[in-house]
Amino acid sequence: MLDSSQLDTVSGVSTLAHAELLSGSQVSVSIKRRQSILFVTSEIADYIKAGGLGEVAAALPRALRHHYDVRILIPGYRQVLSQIKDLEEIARLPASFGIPACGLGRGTTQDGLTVYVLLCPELYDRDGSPYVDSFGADWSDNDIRFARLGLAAADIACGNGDTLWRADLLHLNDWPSGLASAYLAWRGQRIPTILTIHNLAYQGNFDRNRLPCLGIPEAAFQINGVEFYGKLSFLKAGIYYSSHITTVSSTYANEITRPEFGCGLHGLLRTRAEEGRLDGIINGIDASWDPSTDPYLVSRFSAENFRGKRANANTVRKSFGLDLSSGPLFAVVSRLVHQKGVDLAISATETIVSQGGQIAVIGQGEARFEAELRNLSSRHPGSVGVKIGYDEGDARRMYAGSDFLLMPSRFEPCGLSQMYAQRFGSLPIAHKTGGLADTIEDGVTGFLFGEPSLNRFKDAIRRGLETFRSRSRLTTMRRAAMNRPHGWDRSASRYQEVYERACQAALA
Ligand SMILES: Nc1ncnc2c1ncn2[C@@H]1O[C@H](COP(=O)(O)OP(=O)(O)O[C@H]2O[C@H](CO)[C@@H](O)[C@H](O)[C@H]2O)[C@@H](O)[C@H]1O
Repeated sequence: MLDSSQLDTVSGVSTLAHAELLSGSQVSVSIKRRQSILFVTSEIADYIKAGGLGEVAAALPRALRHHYDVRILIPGYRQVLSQIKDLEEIARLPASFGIPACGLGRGTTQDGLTVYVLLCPELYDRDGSPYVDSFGADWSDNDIRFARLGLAAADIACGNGDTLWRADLLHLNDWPSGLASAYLAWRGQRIPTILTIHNLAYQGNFDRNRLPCLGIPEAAFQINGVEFYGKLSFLKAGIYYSSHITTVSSTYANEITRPEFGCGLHGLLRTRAEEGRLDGIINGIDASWDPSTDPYLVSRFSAENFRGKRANANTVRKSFGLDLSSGPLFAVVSRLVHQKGVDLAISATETIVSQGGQIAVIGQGEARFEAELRNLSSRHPGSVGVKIGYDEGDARRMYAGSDFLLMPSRFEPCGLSQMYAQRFGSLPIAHKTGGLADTIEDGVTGFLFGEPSLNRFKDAIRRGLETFRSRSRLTTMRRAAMNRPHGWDRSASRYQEVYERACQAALA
């Protein structure tokens, strides 16, 4: 006797078929399959990365793959098409309203994760980042580009993409995939959906006249739907229609239910929290962040013996045009945007340089910050070195060589840089907010300050400088920071719990 597919949500396993043979002695055979998760992302560090989401999208599915059949869905940007070697087109997804038809490709990452790729050259095959052109302006067709992603996610989840596969659960990330849960809801499909918010400040808001073109019912343009202060919001749609919301730290999960951090969405988020449908799960960092093995470093080291830090510091000094020095080296590795408090870091320069410190900065972003930083470096030759751009090797050597990382973010959903810095023995000096509050222990693994003002920030820098002058204290803090666990295991278990709850709720 064969049963149809039944969901055993407790073990992350679906019972595909249950066979019972009743002939004298009773034999029971279960053929089980792992639950299938479609992880939808607009960037993944394997191929293209604009920020922290790309790193999480590369790490989290890998942390979950032992428990689930996790597959990635990503737009077919130029950088994706050129790097997946075994990509084959397996289906055509039809046009819908103003959203063009596209091919669905399937390929694998180097370590064997299945990746679905949207083959739609008119939307994705261009120079620039996933979101902006080479001048930093949003792509004017971002609504269509990411509605295409959301619609494809809904189709694939229902088995209308890869005929051999469908998803038990959709895991969406940030506004670019937010519409997927709405498309499912409008079709009456009850597939559980998780939306992870990596940054509430990016919302994907568009003019309401785009509704027909995106296949959004007029009736959904209201407070209980996709409407957000007269605009259509992809992120609001994701929050409203998804079964469960997560964000990337407990403190941020709490902060975004308040007006100061809620970017206008705090009311809905507070409701979700009260319903038990909002969780904070801290990000991890992957195993490549290990100073004893990192191939980018000029000298490797560990918590037991970190003499190798000095060689990395000297390399950083040289490559950033800084004088040779035995004073403290401060690093900034950041997108240059208001969120990150770049202006505070610039204003604190005098305090650092006047005490014999040096600062190395790598970043790119808003033109005004890039210009101010260049200016700063020419005013402090030998003490402030700036590179405008993005370079993984430089970043890793900076974490390894610096004594302190400056991270005065105004808000920070999780933050990865402060975890990398700690792992590499550089003490973060950071605003006590979001994931920074959750991953840095003040006076033990770094320095936290309570409000994002220049005076409080300078106080924390002074505490850092005092610690630098006491070798034994510096050593104790460095060791504590380097030994702090920041791996993905615990976070992956939390995601499992959320998946299970969402699947159970969908069955209820
Ligand atoms: N110029 C440069 N050269 C080399 N490397 C650079 C660089 N500028 C930045 N990086 C790297 O980019 C990453 C930035 O990650 P963050 O998490 O700190 O920020 P982001 O704001 O992009 O992510 C958002 O999503 C992530 C993921 O959830 C959240 O942690 C975060 O709080 C949220 O704002 C770090 O790995 C950093 O080393």
